[in-house]
Amino acid sequence: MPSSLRRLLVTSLALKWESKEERDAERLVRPKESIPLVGLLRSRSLSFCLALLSIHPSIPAAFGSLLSLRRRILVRAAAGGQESDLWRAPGQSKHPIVATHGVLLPNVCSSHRRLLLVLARLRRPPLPLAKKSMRDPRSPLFFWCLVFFSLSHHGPLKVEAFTGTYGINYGRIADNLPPPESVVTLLKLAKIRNVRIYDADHSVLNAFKGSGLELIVAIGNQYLKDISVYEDHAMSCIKENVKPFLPDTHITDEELAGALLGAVENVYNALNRLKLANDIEVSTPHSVAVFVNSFPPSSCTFREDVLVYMRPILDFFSRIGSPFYINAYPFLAYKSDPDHIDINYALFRSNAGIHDAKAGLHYDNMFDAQIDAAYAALEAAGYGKMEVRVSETGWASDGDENEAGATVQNARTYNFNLRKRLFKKKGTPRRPKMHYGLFKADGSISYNIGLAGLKPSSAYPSLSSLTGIPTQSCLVPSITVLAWLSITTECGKLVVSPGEIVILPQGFRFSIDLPDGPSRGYVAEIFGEHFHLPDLGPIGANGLAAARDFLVPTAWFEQASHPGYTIVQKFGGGLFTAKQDFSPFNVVAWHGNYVPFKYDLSKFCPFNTVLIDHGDPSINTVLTAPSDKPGVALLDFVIFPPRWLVAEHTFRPPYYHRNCMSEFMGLIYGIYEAKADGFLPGGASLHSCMTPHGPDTKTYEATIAVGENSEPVRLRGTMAFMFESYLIPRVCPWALDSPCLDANYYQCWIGLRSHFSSDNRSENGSLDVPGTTQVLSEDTESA
Ligand SMILES: O=C(O)Cc1cc(O)ccc1O
Ligand SMILES: [Fe+2]
Repeated sequence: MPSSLRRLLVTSLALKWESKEERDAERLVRPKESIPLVGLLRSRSLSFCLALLSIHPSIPAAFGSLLSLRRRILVRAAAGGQESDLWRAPGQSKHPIVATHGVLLPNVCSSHRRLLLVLARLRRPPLPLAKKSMRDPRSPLFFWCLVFFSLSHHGPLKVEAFTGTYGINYGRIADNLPPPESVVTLLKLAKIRNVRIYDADHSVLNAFKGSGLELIVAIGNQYLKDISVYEDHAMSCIKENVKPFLPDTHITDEELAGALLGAVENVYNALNRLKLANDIEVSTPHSVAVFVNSFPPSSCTFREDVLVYMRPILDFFSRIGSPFYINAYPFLAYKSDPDHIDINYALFRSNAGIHDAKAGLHYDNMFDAQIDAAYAALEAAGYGKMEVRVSETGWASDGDENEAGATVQNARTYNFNLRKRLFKKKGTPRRPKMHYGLFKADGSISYNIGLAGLKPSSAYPSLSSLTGIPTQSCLVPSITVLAWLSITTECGKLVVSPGEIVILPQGFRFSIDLPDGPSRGYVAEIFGEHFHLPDLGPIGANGLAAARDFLVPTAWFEQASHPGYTIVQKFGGGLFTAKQDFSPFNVVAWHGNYVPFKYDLSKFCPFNTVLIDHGDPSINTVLTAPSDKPGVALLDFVIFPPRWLVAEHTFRPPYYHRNCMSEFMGLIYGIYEAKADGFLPGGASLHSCMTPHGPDTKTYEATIAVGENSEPVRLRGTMAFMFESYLIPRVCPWALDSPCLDANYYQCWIGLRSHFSSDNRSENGSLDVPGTTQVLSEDTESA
C-alpha cells in the first residue's frame, strides 16, 4: 500500500473529530502529521479511505490495517468480531461489544389460530441426502430446517406473492433430544412462533398446549389409503388425535399419490362437518421433483406422470383455497452441479444472477427462482391464481465429501440471508409484492405484527428518583415504531403516535397503555443531565426542532380506588414493586420545573449540505443531554429525516469513519441511506466508540454508479435516528444471545472495491491529487 495513502486515510478518519472540540480521545490518538491534511482533503477524504479498503481482500482486514496504523487508538470492538482477530484488541474477549444490526422478526401469522394438516409429499426430494442431519427431515433437532408461513389469510382465491415468515420443523428422531417442554421454552426464547411437527406423541402435544405457538400437524402415509376410502376414518382420526395432531407423513411410493386426493378430500369434509374447515387449512407439500424444466423458471412445468395425480388435487385445492406447498432446497440443486451453479446465487450472496429471457426477469437468488418455477408450472397447468408457499428449506451444515457446499458457514449464511430476504416481504420477481415491511411508503402502519409491548396499567417511576443521586434522569421511551401509546403521567395524559418521541423526566410515575394493540419502539434512559434543545450557533433563531412543537399534557387526574394497584419502582438499578389501593394519578395540581412532553419528528426542520461535503450528523440533533466535556454528549438524539441531497462532487451517503462517541442507530420507518440491505424498522445497529463503519457495499456501488454530477435527490418516507454518546453502551447477554443478532453484519462491506483510476497515481505509487499544495513524504508519516 502506498505510504501516502495510509497517511491520507488516517487523516480522513480524523475528519469527524475535527468538527468537535478538544477531546481527550483526539489528543490521545491523532498523529500530528494528519492535521494539515484535514484542510486539504475535505470532500475527497472518503475516496481515499475507499482506496485503501480496495487493496485488501476483505473489510475486516482492511480495517485491521487501519487499526495497526493507529497503534495508539483505543480499539474497542467491531461487528463480526468472531470472524477475524484483526477485529479484536489484544486481551479483548472473543465476543466483544458487537455491532448488532437489525432484524426483529415480525410475527406475521394471522391472529387467529390456524392449524395446517400436511398430508403427504408426492415424492421425496430428488437427490439422496448423505448425512443424517439432511437425509431425514425428522433427524436430530430442528435447526437446519425452516418452514415458511405466508401472511395471507386463508380465504378467497387471489393472486399471492410469496412473502412468508419462517418457522421450524421439529424433528424427533434422535436419542438425545431435550424434553418437549424445554423445546417449547427454547422456541419461545428464540421467538419462533411457527412449528411443524412430524409425530403425534402426546407428550409433545401436551407441552405445546397453551404455548401460543402455531402448529402444523401431519397425517402419516400409513393412514392415507384408509382415510382416502373411508371418510369416517378421517373423522375419527381428527377427533381422536387431540385437535388434529396427527402422525408423520412421507410418501415415497407412487401408489400413495393416488390415495392422496381421497385423503385430502375426506379430511377436508371431516373438518367441514366439525366446523373447523375455516380454521384449519388442508394441504400437502411437494418436492421440486414434481417439476421438469425448472430453468429458466418461466419454462417450468409439472412432470406429465405426476400431473395425472396432481390435477385433481390442484382442482380440489383451488376449490377450497389452499396454497401449493413446495420444499425448496437450493442446497440440493447446488450440490448436484457445483461446477455450473454459483454458490453465491444459492446462498443469497452478491452474484451476477440469472436472466430469464422468456419472462424478462432477473433472479439474484435460487430460492426465488424455485418459487417462481412453481408459479410458472401452476400457471401452465391452469392454476395461475394458486399461491405458492415454501414448506421446507434449509442448507446442510455437514455432509459427505461429494456434497459440495455442506458447511456450517454456508448453512449459517443461507439461513441468515434467507431470513433477511423474508423480512423484506417483497415477493419474487414473477410475483413481486411492492410492499416493504411494516410500513407503507408514507410511513403509516401496514399491519399489526403482534409483538409484545409494554405492560399496561402499572406505573413506572423513572430511576434515580429515590436513589438520592442529585443528578437527573430522563427517559426517551417510545420513539414509537408501531401503534400508538397512551401514557398517563402525574401531569396528565400523552397520546404518542409512531414517529413521535416522548420525554419523561426523572421521578414521574407513568403507565403506558396500548389501545391499538402491541407496539414497539426504542428507549434511552440517561442519568446525569436533562435533554434540551441544542444551541443553534450560527443557524441563529430558526431551525431544527422548534420549542413550540414540544407538547405537554393537559392536567388530568384519577381519584378512583384501585385495589392492588402495583407500582414498579426502579431503584439502584433494580426493579421493586409496591401495592396500593388507589391510583397514583391522583394529583389534582402540580407546580415544578419538569414536565413530560412529546415531539413529532416530522416537524423537524433539517439542515444539510447545500454545496459540497458531508456534514457531521450532529447538525440534525433534536435534543441533547450534554456532558461536562465540550463537543461530546452524554446523549445526542439525532435524526435522519426526509430531505433533499444536493451536494456536488461529494459522496453523499455517510462517510467511512470512526467516531469517539458510540453510535446506536435505529430505524423508525423507510430505508436508511447507508444500509441498502438488512436495516429494517425496529432494528438497531451499534457502532461502539472507534469502530470503523460506513455505507454497505451495495450503497457504495450504487452511489459510484451514479457518478460525480448526480442530480438533487429527494429522500422520502424515511426516519432513522441515532443515540450518540461518549459512554460506551454495554450489550446485555439477552441481546447477544438474541436470534435476531446479525452475526454476519461485517459482510455488508465485503466486496468494496476501488474505483480509483490509476491516472491519479504517480510512479512511486503516491497519490497525485489535483489541487493539493503538498504531498507528504515517507519520513513525515506518523507511527
Ligand atoms: O454511521 C452512521 O450511519 C451515522 C452517520 C451518518 C452520517 O451521515 C455521518 C456520520 C455518521 O456517523
Ligand atoms: Fe457513524
